[in-house]
Amino acid sequence: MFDIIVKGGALPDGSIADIGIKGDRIAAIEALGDAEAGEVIDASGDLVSPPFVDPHFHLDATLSYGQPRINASGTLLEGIALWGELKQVTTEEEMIDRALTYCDWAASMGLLAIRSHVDTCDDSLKGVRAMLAVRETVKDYIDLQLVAFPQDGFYRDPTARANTLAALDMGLDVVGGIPHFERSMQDGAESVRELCRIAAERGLRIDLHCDESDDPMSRHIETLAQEVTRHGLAGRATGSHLTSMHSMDNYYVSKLLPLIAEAGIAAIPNPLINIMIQGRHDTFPKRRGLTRVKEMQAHGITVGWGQDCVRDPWYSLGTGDMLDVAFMGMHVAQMSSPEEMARCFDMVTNQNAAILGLADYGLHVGATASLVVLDAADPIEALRLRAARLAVISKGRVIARSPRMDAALSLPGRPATIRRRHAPG
Ligand SMILES: Nc1ccnc(=O)[nH]1
Repeated sequence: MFDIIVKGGALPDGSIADIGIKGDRIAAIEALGDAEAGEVIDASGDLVSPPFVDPHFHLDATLSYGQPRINASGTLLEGIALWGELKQVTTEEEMIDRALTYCDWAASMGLLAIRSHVDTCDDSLKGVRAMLAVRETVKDYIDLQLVAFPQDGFYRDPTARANTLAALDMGLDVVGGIPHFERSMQDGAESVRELCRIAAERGLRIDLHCDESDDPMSRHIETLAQEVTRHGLAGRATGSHLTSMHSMDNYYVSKLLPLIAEAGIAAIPNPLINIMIQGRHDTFPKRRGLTRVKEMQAHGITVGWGQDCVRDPWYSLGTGDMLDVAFMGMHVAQMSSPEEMARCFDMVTNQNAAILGLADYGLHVGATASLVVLDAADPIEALRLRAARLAVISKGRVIARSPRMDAALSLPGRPATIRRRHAPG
């Protein structure tokens, strides 16, 4: 007797299986025939995927768009200044409310694990308390991993260092930083060195905003690779954004990529925000600013797509749908072959889960019973349609359902309903 059976779905690898769930675990993946279950979800013809994972988000700032004003230049730096104003006046309760609303959106999209940066540059640390409260509130359906992130610079802001350490003491999970925003290249490099020391001493993961810049000389990723290697942080370190790599000299990159691979550093481009923010000082041709995704993957570097922002000082749009993120990423990175398109789906599921170090993730017996049923035949179709999440199961509970995306059509001589899915067969 199972609690839930998800029947007849196509897994991302194309195999067809029934998934039997007992409690919060996947208990069987096989043909289950007429086995009994408290609830049966018919997924025949539909894609059944492990849940979406977002490895880079700013939950403390989300859904604050327009407060206290909009980002007129569209640049990173104006966004940081604007957030600097907002964080003075917003309350802990408002931050919690906005973040919980976003988590509702995420849950409805099958986005069940999120790594969020939390700004530690505020002496009251109200944002840190707010996000710790949110982590606790959503823990039965979303795994939140929180990064202590000194947005105004670990050294540049006079109290950032003390506040970041205090935030880690309060229970944030990951060490963050922003070397390209320090006052000098030297300070940036020194911040990378100290932050890696802190991560190693505390046994924590590290995820730096690294080289989110169009300056080809912004090379903090090089220092990160050196320090991660020195401290043995392989598999626990991430460089987020890495946009300067778009503009770097090709010879230098030919040396850099093997160093990143050797260090075991993962990369997180954030395509929606990178394409919106980078290249703002260019005329034409205008740089795209997305880091070198396929090139890193060819070197064996783990790369995940991140969402970064939804309706905040840096980005006015966004839905919480990781399929939107992968869709933008595959266009900007020109990942158009069938293998590359399928890989983009893998990036927002398995690759991102690996970056977070999620235990018991995936569709296998013994894994956490979290999965998504999509109105699509396969991962590529899910991306093409940004398919509806017909059902979302988190830790053994059905937490969201959505209707199919069929439309009623009123045109003489044409079908009464249309589906944009592949014709069967
Ligand atoms: N893309 C970004 C969002 C928020 N803060 C940053 O430094 N970068």
